[in-house]
Amino acid sequence: MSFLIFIVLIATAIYFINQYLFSYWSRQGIPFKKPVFLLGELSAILSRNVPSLGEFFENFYKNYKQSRILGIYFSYRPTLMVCDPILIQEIMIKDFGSFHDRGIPADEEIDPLSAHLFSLSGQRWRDLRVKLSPTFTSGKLKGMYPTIFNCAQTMQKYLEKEMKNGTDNFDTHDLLARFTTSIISSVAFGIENDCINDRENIFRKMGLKIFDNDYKLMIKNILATFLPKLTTKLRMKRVVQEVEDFFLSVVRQTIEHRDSNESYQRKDFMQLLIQLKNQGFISVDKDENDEDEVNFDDFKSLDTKKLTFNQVAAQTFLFFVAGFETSSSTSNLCLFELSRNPKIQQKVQEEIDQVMKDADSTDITYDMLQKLKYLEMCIDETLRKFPIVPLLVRECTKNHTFSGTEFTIEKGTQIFIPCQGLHRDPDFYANPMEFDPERFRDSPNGSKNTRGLFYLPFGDGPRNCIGLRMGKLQTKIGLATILSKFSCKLVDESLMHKEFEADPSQFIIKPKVPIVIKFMNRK
Ligand code: HEM
Repeated sequence: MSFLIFIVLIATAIYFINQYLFSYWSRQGIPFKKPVFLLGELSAILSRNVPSLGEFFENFYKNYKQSRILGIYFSYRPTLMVCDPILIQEIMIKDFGSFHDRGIPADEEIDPLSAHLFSLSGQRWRDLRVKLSPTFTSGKLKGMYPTIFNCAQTMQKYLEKEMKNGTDNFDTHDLLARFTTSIISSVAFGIENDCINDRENIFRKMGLKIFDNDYKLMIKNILATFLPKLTTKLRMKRVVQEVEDFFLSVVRQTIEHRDSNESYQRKDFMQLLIQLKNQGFISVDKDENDEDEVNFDDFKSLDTKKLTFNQVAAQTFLFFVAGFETSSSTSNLCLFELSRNPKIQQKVQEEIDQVMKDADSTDITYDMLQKLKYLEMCIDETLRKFPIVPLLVRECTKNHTFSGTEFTIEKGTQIFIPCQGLHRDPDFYANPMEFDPERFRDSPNGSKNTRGLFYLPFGDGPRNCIGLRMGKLQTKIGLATILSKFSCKLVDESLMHKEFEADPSQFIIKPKVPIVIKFMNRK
């Protein structure tokens, strides 16, 4: 009998604790979605009962956008979904000082490669961001262009060879991922890599391991995103040991090689990171006209603390991870839409032909790429329909009351911004599932609406994507190289009129089943 009373008491206590923890949003006076016992929204995600992460949050956006903000729970962790473009602007730009972090765990002791720009917080993030900003100016990218162009030439020759041998169907995601892996590994590690011809290349293998849809890795990523404090408490390692060993060893060998050859000069990320390790800042080359792009006043107040070896390795690892899959997915989905829309594809090709004719050049130079405005509009429209990173994350770093509202949120609150929902909202984009590059002809956000932020493929504000220019550059050169020589058609014609299914195990937008495209030689 006493055991039964004990059980009843425990059950009652659990019930009331659960009720209390799940009353957080009602106590804050913020509209909320009723949570599922114990797990909240995690129950759907962990049971893989969701189409894809992007669509999961897009559905939230559609159902709750009228309330402007929505309180949800991941287990007992309250998270605020912000759907209103004006409030999003407040978070990302206007009151950035209260939202500068992502709240993602970075513990160098457990994961030596985790202390990178994406996950660092506060002053450590700011100092590093200012130090790394000169890495991505157009002057620096121009310096890296010969390496990038070489990779494009290798891809072109590879395709010509394959076509001659009778292969004309390509899994373009894999092809373009091998292309961007070649670029990133060359410019980030200074190692000339040919992942295009060599499918077994170690960098490609590591890339596949990082984006593997292994269940264990997926759970770790889910926990780190939705319950970051738990991940830290459990001292959970997120980078697979084999990947960590590989990156630490490659970075060590590269640094040793360059340190022992002082005359060695290469215009790549690694060289810039080595400057940060040896002198604490990046030197501005006199011949580079970068001053208009980086605010060098920031450097006056900046400590010149040198980067440690692990910090160099972590940034290199991040450039690799953030750099290849995002750009190859963008290029792949752009090629997919161009294959579905032959007239738009033809217009892109005519533009490329014209620019090459005007320059009287068969090679696509850096300056010629800047003239491919219509191709750029197609890339912008691809990223509207398919924001490769469909959800942005911030953490509130100071108690904050949103302007013109009664809504106050506490320091430590996790914030989600559902880009995919915003990008497909008919209030901003008529017929949102239609691929229409013309939206971007005279509008940087593809819409007539100018209130607040709702076009966010690279995020926005001081914590936006630092590699934006690099991402666009490799996407553009890859597509221009292919489309100058070949026309593209979908092998599975049923995809002409239906949307592909996104892979539910990935945080980024990626088709569940590879898209196969038939290449045809242009006259
Ligand atoms: C088409 C390609 C790319 C897309 C769509 C993309 C998208 C994004 C997005 C959405 C974010 C988060 C921004 C925010 O929270 O406001 C981000 C952050 C970041 N991206 Fe990219 N990215 C691309 C290419 C690249 C490349 C090529 C690199 C580096 C080589 C890179 C490095 C980074 C880094 C380091 C951050 C973290 C910045 C910080 O926290 O200060 N990205 N990217």
